[in-house]
Amino acid sequence: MTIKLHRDYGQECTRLDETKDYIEYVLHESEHNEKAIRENIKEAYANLNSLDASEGYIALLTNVKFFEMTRGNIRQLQQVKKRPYFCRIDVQPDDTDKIQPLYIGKASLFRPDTQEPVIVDWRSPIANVYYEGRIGEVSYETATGTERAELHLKRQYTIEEGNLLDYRDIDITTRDELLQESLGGSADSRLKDIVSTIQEEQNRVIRADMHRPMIVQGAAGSGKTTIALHRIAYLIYTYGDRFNPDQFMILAPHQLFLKYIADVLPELGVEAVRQTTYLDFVQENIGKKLKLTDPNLRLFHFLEGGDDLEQLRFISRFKGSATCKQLIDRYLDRVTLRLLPQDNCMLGKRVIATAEEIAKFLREDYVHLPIYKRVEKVKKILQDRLKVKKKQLQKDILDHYDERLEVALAMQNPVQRKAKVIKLMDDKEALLKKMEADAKTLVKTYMAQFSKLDLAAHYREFWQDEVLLSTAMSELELRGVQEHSLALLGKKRMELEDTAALLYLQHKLFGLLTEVKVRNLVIDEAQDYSIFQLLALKEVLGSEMFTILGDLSQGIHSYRGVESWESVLETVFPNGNCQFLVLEQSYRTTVEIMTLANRVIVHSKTPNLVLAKPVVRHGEEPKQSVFATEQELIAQVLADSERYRAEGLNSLAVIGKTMAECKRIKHWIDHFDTGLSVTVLDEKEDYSGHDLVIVPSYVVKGLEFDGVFIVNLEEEYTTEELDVKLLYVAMTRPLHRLAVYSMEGKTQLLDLI
Ligand SMILES: Nc1ncnc2c1ncn2[C@@H]1O[C@H](COP(=O)(O)OP(=O)(O)OP(=O)(O)O)[C@@H](O)[C@H]1O
Repeated sequence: MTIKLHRDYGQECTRLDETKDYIEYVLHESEHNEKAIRENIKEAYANLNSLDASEGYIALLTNVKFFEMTRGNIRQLQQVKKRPYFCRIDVQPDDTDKIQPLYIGKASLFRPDTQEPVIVDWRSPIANVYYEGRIGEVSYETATGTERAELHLKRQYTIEEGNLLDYRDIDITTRDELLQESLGGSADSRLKDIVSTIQEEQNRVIRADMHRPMIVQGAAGSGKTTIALHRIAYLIYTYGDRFNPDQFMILAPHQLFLKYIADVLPELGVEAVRQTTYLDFVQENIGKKLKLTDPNLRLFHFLEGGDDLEQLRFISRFKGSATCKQLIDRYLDRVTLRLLPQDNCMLGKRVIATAEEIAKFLREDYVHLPIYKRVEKVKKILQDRLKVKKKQLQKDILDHYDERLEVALAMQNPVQRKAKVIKLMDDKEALLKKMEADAKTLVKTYMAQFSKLDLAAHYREFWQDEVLLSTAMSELELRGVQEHSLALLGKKRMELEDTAALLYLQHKLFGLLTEVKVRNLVIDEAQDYSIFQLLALKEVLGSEMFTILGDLSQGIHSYRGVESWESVLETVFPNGNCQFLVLEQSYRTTVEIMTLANRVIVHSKTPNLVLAKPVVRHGEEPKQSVFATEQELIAQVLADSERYRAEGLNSLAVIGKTMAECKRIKHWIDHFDTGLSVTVLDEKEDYSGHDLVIVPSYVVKGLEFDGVFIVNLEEEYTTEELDVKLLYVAMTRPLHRLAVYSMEGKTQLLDLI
């Protein structure tokens, strides 16, 4: 039936028109207000000097705040005006007879006169009914408790450019239609929002309690990245009165990934949330650009094989372990011990502070501060005490000499009297001068014993501390890690594995260099984080409000990353407060592609892997072919990509195992002189605007494309654990088409699937 014949069609069209008109009206009013507020700000600036300072400042701040709010509202309404809502729910609260239709969208809009909701924000408590409720009895949580209601209708709309194209009434059984429509679409170089099709299990992650940490193990394509961003938008909406957007931060693997996700939060009306990489966060806070060895070198090393793999694995694992953190803690104790003074701080014979007192400041009273901040505190205390003591001492000297002068002045013999008085005056003068001079240098001289090393020197010292290290490891293991670390440090280099210790040491020794406001952290691709990285982040943020999302099946850096979520639960969140959720359903790719990818990941030795379950969306069978020449292989890639483009598949990627392989692929493609814009991506680039991108398998995680070619020219995926995961990651990137093209003899793992 065409929608135009539906009994409610006229009414729905009217509702949409009214909503659009009302948005236009509010926009007009807001723009008018914006102008007025702008004028107010100008005036407040002009009056800043003439008014009482605080009054003028408050007027300015208030107007700026209004201005920002109005701006924010205008931006949001501008964004939604062509699609003001995506669904309607008809609810009848338990205590009334009235059924209220509520239209849910990406903004909140009320008529101030009647308080009637025009658009209800998707993040509001009642909107939860759309995501989780079935027709009939429903309940939802609000700030004041549980509300109950009867749900009479759930209706989804397809609205484009302000026109109502379609709508359908849904419940659990028919819910998939909009989802299918959305998944059938084409990928571009940016992730998008999914507010209208959030699924129940995803909704639970988005709306989970903010105050408890949460770990989400989600299959490839289960929406981890997407829901991480939606969760931030939800939390800011729900807890906006207590938390500012700058108290939220998302950590992503690299710049390319950050560009890929950059649009989602603004699309959801959220600005000012920090989106960065772990490495950038560390560097910013230790105030140094680290000279790191390329983190992918170790990965290549594992790919290429060699005698020292076990040793390298051990080094990575050790540096990321809770044991390493414990040793650093013990080292920090030794640093504190070393600082404890032997001597009292004295001005003449007067005690400014005893050595015991200072030790107590350093080890107890200011133990909550970084070590060198404690030292600064001691300095300040000594300076303050000295000021008081100096005055007392001055007075004592004056009193002492005054007394003696009095006696001298009473002497009979004038010659002797004069000589005595002069001597006493000179002595007094000299003593006061000396006291003054001593006081001037006292604190500086005393503080000289608290010598300060910089961060790198401390880190080197840690690795040189054999007594400390030998308590934790066997002699042999100790030598390996120590030699490796000191050799690197000798070349003024470090590796990614060192950054957890550096961040932690910076925090404990000096304090972070920026004021970290972040209280709520979302970590994507968290399978690549070590326990020590997570512990260090928890410590420096002073918060446990973490949302940790990852997939162990994609743990290509498992030699340094998370081995199992249990270990994170036990070590990072040992108080048992952490929530753990599993997302099995995968939305990105077709049943055919996911089935093939699952046939790869079953060869992984990672325990307890959960296979991804694709949503039922069918597509072409993945193509697998073997070629005799590289030229033929690349010719096939180019022919297919032309066909895919003709079918409307816009984003296409060729995935090579390593950067060297990718360069070889590029070299061959250039031979064909296609006129296409083709580029090889590294972790820093943006890939919008290219016809074809070539990406190494270890860079491609997290990204997606309409069509993917996995190409094996000189390199192949073997049955080694790392190769299994790399191939799995590559295979789970396409939305619609997958082709795996290999040269003869380069199909070791592929032969098994
Ligand atoms: N509920 C949903 N409705 C529509 N699309 C969805 C939904 N959930 C996920 N998707 C889509 O599925 C794709 C995969 O999502 P996303 O990249 O967030 O998954 P992921 O779990 O982070 O994947 P990976 O671990 O493989 O990188 C995206 O295109 C996203 O828009």
